[in-house]
Amino acid sequence: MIHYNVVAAVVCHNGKYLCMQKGKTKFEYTSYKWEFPGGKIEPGETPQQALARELMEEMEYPVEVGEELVTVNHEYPDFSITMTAFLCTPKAEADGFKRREHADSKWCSQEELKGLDWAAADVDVVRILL
Ligand SMILES: Nc1nc2c([nH]c(=O)n2[C@H]2C[C@H](O)[C@@H](COP(=O)(O)OP(=O)(O)OP(=O)(O)O)O2)c(=O)[nH]1
Repeated sequence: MIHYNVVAAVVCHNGKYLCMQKGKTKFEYTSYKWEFPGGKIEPGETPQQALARELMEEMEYPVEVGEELVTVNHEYPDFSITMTAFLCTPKAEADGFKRREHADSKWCSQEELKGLDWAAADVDVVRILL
């Protein structure tokens, strides 16, 4: 089965977490699910470099990549991922973000995180934030 190494940013600002909703995807089980912004690590990149690059590409959002929160492994029906989540904060010069690839976005309190329909791999990431 194809395997991807993925990084995800738990961006925290004013006590809330940035959550992004996917649009329609190739697979029904990831379509319209909520996730943390990020993506696949490319050859030669550190996880932190990949994360900063992905947030610039997807959202034009400069973030400081901080501590590693958790690494989860998940097998979807068609591929598997190892995903490491990092706590991130917007850089001082960041003036909001653009939504280039996602269907929706939301800043959520801890309580509100529970109400979203998360991608299956994210459930264990969300759990440690509660
Ligand atoms: N970014 C991100 N991806 C996640 C999360 N949860 C989860 O299952 N995934 C899955 C969805 C994707 O299949 C994969 C990440 O790939 P991606 O499509 O976002 O990566 P990418 O931007 O490098 O994509 P591409 O260039 O291959 O189109 O990991 C999450 O919280 N954030």
